[in-house]
Amino acid sequence: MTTDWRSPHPFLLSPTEMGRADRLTIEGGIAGIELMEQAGRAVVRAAVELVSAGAQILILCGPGNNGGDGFIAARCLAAMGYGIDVLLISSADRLKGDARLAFERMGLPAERIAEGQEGQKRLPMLLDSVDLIIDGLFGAGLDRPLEGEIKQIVDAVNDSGKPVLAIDLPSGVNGASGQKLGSAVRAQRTVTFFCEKPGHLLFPGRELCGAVVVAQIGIRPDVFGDIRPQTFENAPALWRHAWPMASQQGHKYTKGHAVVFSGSVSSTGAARLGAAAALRAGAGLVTLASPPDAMMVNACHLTAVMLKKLAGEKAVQDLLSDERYSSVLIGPGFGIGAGTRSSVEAILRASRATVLDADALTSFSETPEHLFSLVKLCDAPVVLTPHEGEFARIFPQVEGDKLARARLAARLSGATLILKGADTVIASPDGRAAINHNAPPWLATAGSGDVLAGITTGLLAQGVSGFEAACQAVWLHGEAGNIVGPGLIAEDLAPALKEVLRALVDKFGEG
Ligand SMILES: NC(=O)C1=CN([C@@H]2O[C@H](COP(=O)(O)OP(=O)(O)OC[C@H]3O[C@@H](n4cnc5c(N)ncnc54)[C@H](O)[C@@H]3O)[C@@H](O)[C@H]2O)[C@@H](O)CC1
Ligand SMILES: [K+]
Repeated sequence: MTTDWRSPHPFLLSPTEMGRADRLTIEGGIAGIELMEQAGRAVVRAAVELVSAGAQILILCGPGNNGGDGFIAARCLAAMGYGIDVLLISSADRLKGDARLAFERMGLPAERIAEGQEGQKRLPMLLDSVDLIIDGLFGAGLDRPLEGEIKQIVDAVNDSGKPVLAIDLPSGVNGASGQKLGSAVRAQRTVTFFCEKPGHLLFPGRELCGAVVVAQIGIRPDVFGDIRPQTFENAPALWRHAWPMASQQGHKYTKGHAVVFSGSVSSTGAARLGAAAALRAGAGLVTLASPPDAMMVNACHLTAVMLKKLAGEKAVQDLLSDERYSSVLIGPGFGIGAGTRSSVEAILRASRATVLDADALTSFSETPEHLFSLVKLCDAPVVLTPHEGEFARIFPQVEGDKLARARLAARLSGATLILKGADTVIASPDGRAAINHNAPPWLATAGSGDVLAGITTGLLAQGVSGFEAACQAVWLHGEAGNIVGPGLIAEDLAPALKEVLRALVDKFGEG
């Protein structure tokens, strides 16, 4: 999926919140069956794009409203001349509410409907002859793993190799977490309603959905005001208000001064990648603070980034006594151990906007609580940027799906968290969380994380707050990765930011 950064709102609703959106709409005077009619028609629009006229379509329907959408689609597609078979996993007698109404309205001849065990028997033959399968087994109401006969149906669908259009979510995918419960349908396309759910963006759900289409079915955006979603798609609509626009009268000193701590002579590259990225991200000045033994190697590689020698026990305190340093990055290539812990302590005690990455995180594997207490002492935003391995080391007690873990870790630590991966989650201690989805696979390469940490530091230097800076940085990093394309190495990213920033600033300028 590519980023649509013009998306008007960045909200993602959990299945529970989506249920609330439905209820608020129904209370507002739109009947549930009318929403279901609209949902069914949206499925029809997606289906006709996937098959040619008169194609054979098998519609799998579960016991709830997801199946109800399937019945509506069955009626409309049959009326359009498609060959329709409907397979209900349970008996039609057990249908309730709008799903029952939709079933009664369907009007298909009895021989085109198979229920329960009978459906199981007919499935292999039906799968053989279909051009498209529509999956209306379970959507938002999935509440347990797929097992037994239902699992067998789903596995047979996947094994058939036939294209699948999923209604709302591929059955078996949890809409809140993207996790697969037992087994899950692998869809080519998924039509969801009103807005996306976290499960569409988090892996493995993202992959199982195929292309996601969001259809409007009559739910008004006002419901967001009642629901107050705390989960977002990481897109410019989320953080545009916090973008550090350059002022005509500004100069380099009004754009902040970032400090990046370099490792010793044999591991300086990571910090330089971070420093270059901080500068590209708009920091007015960037200083690389280098141990004495690494001065020469750093000096040989720097031009616009400044260099400062850091020596002696109180070096960090002394450096940060200069209030002009507005943000700090420590960790890339810095080394693991007591020295790193005391540098981190000195930085956080100096209350400077700080990014703690790589070795700065691993150094606290044995004493994460100490790190969290230092973060809470710091009077400025702190951003932690762990990958899954680092996360497990400093949050060993935090379990669950990725979104829940990132949220809990942010709350525990008091820091904004960037939990990295193909579906990076950014979480704030105040409960907000964003899921990123613009990162190409070739971004997973040596040094890429150092660049991300550097971009975040550059934005913090300009006074952007923690959560917004983290979201902006992750998005910029992904876009830069897309511009560079396959074959990317970390050095390519900072130069590519120029193009990303140009497009973004032009767009923001247009309003
Ligand atoms: N008015 C509404 O609420 C609307 C709902 N819509 C559709 O309704 C769906 C949600 O409907 P529901 O809340 O009825 O939920 P679902 O239709 O997703 O499923 C709920 C049913 O499945 C059963 N179930 C859950 N997990 C199971 C498992 N692993 N094995 C066996 N049975 C399982 C539950 O016991 C329940 O009977 C949405 O995904 C969407 O497709 C749309 O029609 C739009 C309007
Ligand atoms: K489904």
